[in-house]
Amino acid sequence: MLVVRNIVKEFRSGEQLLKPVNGISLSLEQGSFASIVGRSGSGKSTLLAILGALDKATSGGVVVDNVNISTLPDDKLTAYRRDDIGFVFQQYNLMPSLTAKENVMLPMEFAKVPRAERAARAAELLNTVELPPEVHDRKANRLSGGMQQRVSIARALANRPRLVLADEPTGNLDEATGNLIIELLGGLARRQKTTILVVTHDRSLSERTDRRFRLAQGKLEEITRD
Ligand SMILES: Nc1ncnc2c1ncn2[C@@H]1O[C@H](COP(=O)(O)OP(=O)(O)OP(=O)(O)O)[C@@H](O)[C@H]1O
Repeated sequence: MLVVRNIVKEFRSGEQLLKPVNGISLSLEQGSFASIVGRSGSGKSTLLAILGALDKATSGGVVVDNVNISTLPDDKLTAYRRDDIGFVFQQYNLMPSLTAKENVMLPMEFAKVPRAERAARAAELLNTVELPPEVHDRKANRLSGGMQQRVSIARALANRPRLVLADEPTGNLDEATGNLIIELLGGLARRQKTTILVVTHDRSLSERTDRRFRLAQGKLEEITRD
């Protein structure tokens, strides 16, 4: 469902030409649970931004379900980001004064999901991510980090995307909570056939995913054994 063909991303920094992504190809089946591990500054966020159409590659193509997003006009790209991709961030990025349920309903409003459907769908998603029902109506800033990340995963799933991109989703969590979040993401990939790609600097986390890649010197290689 995701095919990345030889993408390159260049940044000019004074006299220097940086290429944090320098000829990367990747192919993931629908329902894959995959991770990209790399050191700080290796280009993980740059690559994820290109896959999520938040940034454009200097060259190369990204094809999602047979649509080449590298050549889509801006209005179609906005729709792609809204409808086909879910983002999960290290800092959760929830609206602090909205409740858990309201945070999950927000992307549905942008996608014009009928009002009557939103609350029921949000509650169902919060149940899927195992957020206890008694905190569904609690403000996001009064939830623990692990709970906030569950809400952010439910929000990422709000418009039933085919691809979820997660940037260091356990970076702010203790190990036990981080492991629960990774199990949750893996379960979503396997049961709901959502393709999930996690980027992380944490090797032990990447070992819990089904396909693992390493990003270094602008190149991606699949890790097939330890
Ligand atoms: N907009 C930009 N302009 C210039 N250089 C950039 C830009 N964005 C990223 N870079 C450079 O590209 C390289 C890769 O950055 P990137 O943020 O993708 O790495 P990362 O692996 O996600 O790092 P971290 O784990 O610290 O977030 C770095 O050298 C960074 O300084």
